[in-house]
Amino acid sequence: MEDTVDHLAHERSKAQFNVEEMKIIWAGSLHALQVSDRIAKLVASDPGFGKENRAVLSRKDLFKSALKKAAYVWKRINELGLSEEETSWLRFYVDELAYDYVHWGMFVPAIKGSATEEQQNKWLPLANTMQIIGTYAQTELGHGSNVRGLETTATFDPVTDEFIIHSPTLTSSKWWPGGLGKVATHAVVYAQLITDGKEYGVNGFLVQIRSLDDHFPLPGITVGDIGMKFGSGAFNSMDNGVLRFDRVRIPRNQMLMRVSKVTREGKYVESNIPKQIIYGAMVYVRQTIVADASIALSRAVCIATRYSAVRRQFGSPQNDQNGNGIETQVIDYKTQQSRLFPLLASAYAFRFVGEWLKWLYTDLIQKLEGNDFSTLPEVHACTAGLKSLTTSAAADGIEESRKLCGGHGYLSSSGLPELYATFVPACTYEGDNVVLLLQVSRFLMKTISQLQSGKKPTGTTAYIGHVEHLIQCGCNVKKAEDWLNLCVILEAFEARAIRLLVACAENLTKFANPLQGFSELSPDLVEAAVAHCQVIVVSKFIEKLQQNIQGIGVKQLLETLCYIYSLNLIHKHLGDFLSTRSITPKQASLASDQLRSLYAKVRPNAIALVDAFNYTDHFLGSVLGSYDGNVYPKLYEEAWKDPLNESVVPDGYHENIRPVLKQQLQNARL
Ligand SMILES: CCCCCCCC/C=C\CCCCCCCCCCC/C=C/C(=O)SCCNC(=O)CCNC(=O)[C@H](O)C(C)(C)COP(=O)(O)OP(=O)(O)OC[C@H]1O[C@@H](n2cnc3c(N)ncnc32)[C@H](O)[C@@H]1OP(=O)(O)O
Ligand SMILES: Cc1cc2nc3c(=O)[nH]c(=O)nc-3n(C[C@H](O)[C@H](O)[C@H](O)COP(=O)(O)OP(=O)(O)OC[C@H]3O[C@@H](n4cnc5c(N)ncnc54)[C@H](O)[C@@H]3O)c2cc1C
Repeated sequence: MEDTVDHLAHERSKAQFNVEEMKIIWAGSLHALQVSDRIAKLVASDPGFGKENRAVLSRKDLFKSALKKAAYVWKRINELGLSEEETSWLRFYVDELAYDYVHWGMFVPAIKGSATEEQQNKWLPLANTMQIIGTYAQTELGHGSNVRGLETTATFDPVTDEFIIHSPTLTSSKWWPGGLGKVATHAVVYAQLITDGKEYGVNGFLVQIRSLDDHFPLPGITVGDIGMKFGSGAFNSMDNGVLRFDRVRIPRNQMLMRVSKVTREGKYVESNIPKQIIYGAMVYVRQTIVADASIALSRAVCIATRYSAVRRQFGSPQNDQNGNGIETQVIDYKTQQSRLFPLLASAYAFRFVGEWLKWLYTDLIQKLEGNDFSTLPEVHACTAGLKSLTTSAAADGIEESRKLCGGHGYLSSSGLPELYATFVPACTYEGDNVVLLLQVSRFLMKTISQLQSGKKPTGTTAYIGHVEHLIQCGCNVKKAEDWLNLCVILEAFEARAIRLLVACAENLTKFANPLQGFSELSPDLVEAAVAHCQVIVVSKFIEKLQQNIQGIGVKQLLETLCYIYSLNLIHKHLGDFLSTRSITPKQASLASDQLRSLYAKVRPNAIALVDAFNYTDHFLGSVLGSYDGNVYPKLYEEAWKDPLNESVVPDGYHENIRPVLKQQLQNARL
C-alpha cells in the first residue's frame, strides 16, 4: 500500500517565513512561478517524459531514448502551441540532454549574433522550425581554449565564389561539438579565413554536413561520435562528435558576415563592429550557465537537506540510558549544518547573481543594436568570471551534498551521481574555468592601469575607483553581532579584492616583459579574479535585499542567507583576508561565532527554504529528496528494480561462481 504520510510535515510546520512568497522570489516573479509550475506539472504527469533509470542503459539505448524524448518534446511544443518561455521551461523540466540543447543554445545564437540580416532571414526560419539541426563546431582535437590557434582553414576561391573548408592535420579535426556525432545536419564551423594568400584569423562558416534526404555525410566529410564520457547516464545521451573536412566547398555567402566579410573579388573587409562579437555565442551561453549552476546546486541541496532531516544517527537527549529512543536527525549535527547551510546560501546567491547577469546581457544586446559596444569588455569579464566561480562552487557543492547523504548518496537512485557527472563538465565547456579567470584578471589589470590616466571605473568595477580608501580602511567589527552589517561585509570583500589586485599590478611592473610577468604571476591573478567575482556575488545579493520583498519573514531569511554566504567565504578564504589585513584574526574568529548563530536561525527553516525551489519529485529524480521524505521504502523498492535482481541466481553462476565454490570445497576436503 502506498504511504501517503508527509514525513517532513513537522519540519514544514516549523518554518518562520512565507514559503509561497519565497517561491516567487526564487522564480523571479509571480508570472515566472505560475508558468514554471504549470509546465513542471505537465511534464511530471506525461508518461512520455517518464524517467527511466538512465544509469543502467547501454550507450545505444541511452542515446535512442534521448532522441525519442527530444522528438516528443518538439511534438508537444507544436501540439500545445507553447510560447518561447513555456518551451524553455518544458526543456528544463524534461531534463534529458540531447542535440537540441546545442541547436537552441549555441547554433541559433551564433547565427543571430554573427550573421547579417539577410543571412538570418535565410537560416533562422529553417533552424527555428528544425528543418535543419545545427551544432557549434569550434573546438578541435588540438585546440580548445586557444581559439586563435584553430587549424581548420576556409580558403576563398574567387573562380567559383566559394570557400574551401579543410582539415589540414589530425589535430585540426573538430572534436566535442554536441549533437555533431550522429544528428546535426549543419554546423557553424570556426576556421582560419584565407583569401588572396593572406590569413585573416578565425571566422564562422555555416556548413551543411549531412544530407537532408538520407542523413549520410556529404562528400568530403568524415563525422562520428567521440565516445563514452564520464559517469553513467549524464552526458552520454549526447553525441559529442568529431568532424573532418576534405576540401569541402560552400558558397561565399555562408561565411557569417556581420563583423567582417569577403567580397566577390576576394577582398577582406572589416566593419566597425568589434571582432570579439564573433565570440558572442560564448558570452550568451556563459550567462545561461550561471543560472544552470544555481539550479544544479539547489537541486543537490534540496536532496541533501530533505534527507538530512529524515536520516537519524546516534543518540539524542531524549534517549534512555541504553541509548534507546529517538535518534538524532543528522541535520541537527553542527558539522552537518556547517557543510550544508553555506551550500543552501550559495544556491540562493547564484540564483540572484544569475538573474542580474541576465539583465546585464539583455542590456548589452540592446546597446549593440544601437552600435554601442562600450559595455562589451565588462560583460565578457562578468560572464567569464561568474561562469567560472559558480560552476566550480556548484560542482564541489554537488559532491559535498553526496557526502552529506552518507552511503545512500552514492547510489544512483539518490540522483546525485548523475547530477554531478552531468554538471561537472560545465567547469570546462564554454571555457576552462582557469582560462576564463585569467581573462577576468586581464580586464582588471587594464582597469587598474587606466586609473592613472583618470579613467573612472564603472559598473562592477566602480569600487576600484575608491582604491585610496579601500587600501587603508580598517574593519570595525568588535563583537560577533557587528558582522550583521551588510556594508561592513561588502567593504571587507572590496578591501581584500583591491589589495590583491593592486599587489598583482605592482608585481607585474617588476617584469620587463609584461607577458612573462602575467604568466609568472598567473596563480595570484586567478586568486585576485576570484576575489573580484565574489565582490560581485555579494553585492548583487545585497542589492536583491534592497528590493521590495513581500511576505512574513522572507526578507529576514534572505538576509540570514546573505550573511551565511559571505561569512562562510571569509572563513574559507581566511588566508587572503588576513594577509591583506582586510580583517584581523580576532574578527575572523568573531565571524565564525556569528556563523554558528546564523546556522541556528536557518535550522527550523531549512526544509521550507528548499521547498521554495518548487521542484517536483519528477525533476529531482531522487529517492532521498522526495517531497514526502519517505526515504526507506523508496530506497528498498528502487533496489529491486535493478537488472541484476531480475533473476535470483545471476547469469554466469554456472560458468564463474559454481566452479570457484567447487574448488573451495575440494580444497577444504584435501
Ligand atoms: C540532463 C540529464 C539529467 C541530469 C541532471 C542535470 C541537471 C543539471 C541541472 C542543470 C545543468 C544543466 C546542464 C545543461 C547542459 C547544457 C548543454 C551544454 C552544452 C555545452 C556546449 C558547450 C559548448 C562549448 O564549449 S563551445 C566552445 C567554447 N570554447 C571556449 O569557451 C574557448 C575559450 N577560449 C576563449 O574564449 C578565447 O580563446 C580566449 C578568450 C580565452 C582567448 O582568446 P584570444 O583571442 O587569444 O584572447 P585575448 O588575446 O586574450 O583577447 C583578445 C581581446 O578579446 C577580448 N575577448 C575575448 N573573448 C571575448 C568574448 N567572448 N567577448 C568579448 N571580448 C572577448 C579579450 O578580453 C581581449 O580584449 P582586450 O581589450 O584586447 O584585452
Ligand atoms: C561536455 C563537453 C561539451 C562540449 N561541447 C562543445 C561544443 O558543443 N562545441 C565546441 O566547440 N566545443 C565543445 N566543448 C569543448 C570545450 O569548449 C573545451 O573542452 C574547453 O573550451 C576547454 O578547452 P580544452 O579542452 O582545449 O582544454 P585545454 O585548454 O587543453 O586545458 C587543459 C588544461 O590546461 C590549462 N590551460 C590551458 N590554457 C591555459 C593558459 N593560457 N593558462 C593557464 N592554463 C591553461 C587549463 O586550465 C586546463 O587545466 C565541449 C567540452 C565538453 C567537456
